Amino acid sequence: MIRTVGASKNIALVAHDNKKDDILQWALSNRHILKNHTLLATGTTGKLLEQALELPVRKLLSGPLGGDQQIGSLIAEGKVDILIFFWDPMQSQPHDPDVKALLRLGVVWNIPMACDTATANLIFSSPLINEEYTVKLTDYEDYKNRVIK
Ligand SMILES: O=C(CO)COP(=O)(O)O
Repeated sequence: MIRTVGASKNIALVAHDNKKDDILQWALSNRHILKNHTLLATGTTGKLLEQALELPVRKLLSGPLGGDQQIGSLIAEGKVDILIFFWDPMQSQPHDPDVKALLRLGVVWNIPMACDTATANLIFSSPLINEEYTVKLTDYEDYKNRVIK
């Protein structure tokens, strides 16, 4: 299955508490790009980003209350084009299953996904960041034929 990703993209932003400063700093230095796109985020991350960037951010629930799951659901519906998820490798999270599920769905749906500033910078320096492109999604027809009877 091929999906066309528009020039203006839906970008999901998520950061654990110890990574919130990192995502704010990263977002501020990429504000000139972020302003061309539609932003969504888990609750607290979204509130902080909206204040710092002075750009509208669609705020979902806070991560531990289901925000990661909401973003995962939007990924499965084809409504997220890029995921910036600065998760914390040094602290366990009460909602770790949700964190894993979100990371898993990003891969299932072949979403460009950055878990650190280096990767986020590479994605944002792509010539495609403000261009339309197509992406091949997991071949669900094949999967359905093999697995779902
Ligand atoms: O916990 C999170 C991601 O797993 C982030 O949630 P908040 O943005 O609400 O802090």
